[in-house]
Amino acid sequence: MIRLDAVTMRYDEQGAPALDDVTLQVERGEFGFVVGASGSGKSTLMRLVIHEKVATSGSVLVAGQDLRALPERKVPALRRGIGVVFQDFRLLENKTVHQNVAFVLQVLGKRRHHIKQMVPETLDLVGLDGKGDRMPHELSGGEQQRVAIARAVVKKPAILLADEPTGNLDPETSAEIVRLLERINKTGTTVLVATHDHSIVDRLQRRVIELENGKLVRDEAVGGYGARTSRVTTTGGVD
Ligand SMILES: Nc1ncnc2c1ncn2[C@@H]1O[C@H](COP(=O)(O)OP(=O)(O)OP(=O)(O)O)[C@@H](O)[C@H]1O
Repeated sequence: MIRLDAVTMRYDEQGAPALDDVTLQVERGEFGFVVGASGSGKSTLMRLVIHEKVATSGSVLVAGQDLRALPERKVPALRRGIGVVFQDFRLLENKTVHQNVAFVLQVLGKRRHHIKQMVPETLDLVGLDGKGDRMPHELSGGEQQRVAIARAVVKKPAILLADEPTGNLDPETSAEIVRLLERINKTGTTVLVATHDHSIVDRLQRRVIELENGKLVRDEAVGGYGARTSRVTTTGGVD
């Protein structure tokens, strides 16, 4: 689903690379954490996958498409297939919960009856049933993140990328958000979560991809936040 081959990314020619010769692949339907200290390259990895940045060298394949060779006209279709969630929610403050989620489908030109069906269904999925008429400021942080997740998944993307989705939330709310991401993963969506949050990574015991100064230093099929002594590299088939 996502494959990086010897990917190096430099924001400027002189500086150290933000990603340094990274090779990894994430299969369709997988759930993985991307961990590492601040500045280790987690967000850069996500930016390459949504084609917001282009790798300096190496190749990035998403859903079988080599992003180096992706024509500009195909970028919107690539992004339609990827939902993104950030730490700071990024909701439209002057729109209701329902309108925030509906807006995504309106921009994609979906028909009214489709929007009318999908928005309540998605709000239900994220646990916001009955809160469609609230404004973002009338919601807790956890609820606002649920709206952001609803907005990311309402278009039924094959991939969901979450960059520090629990960074602004207390531990209990963080655990609920991660449970929601797991539920979305169970519907078949490939989920990658960049995080500093040790407790969620330790509790879930899922795949852990660890970056250090842009280098891939650990890729374990099952693991906690802290590095093990043996660093296992998982490899699998290509999608
Ligand atoms: N737009 C940019 N221009 C120049 N350098 C950048 C830019 N964005 C990131 N970098 C650098 O690239 C490296 C990796 O940054 P990145 O944001 O990917 O790390 P991160 O692991 O996501 O960090 P954090 O956990 O703090 O979000 C850092 O050294 C950072 O300073």
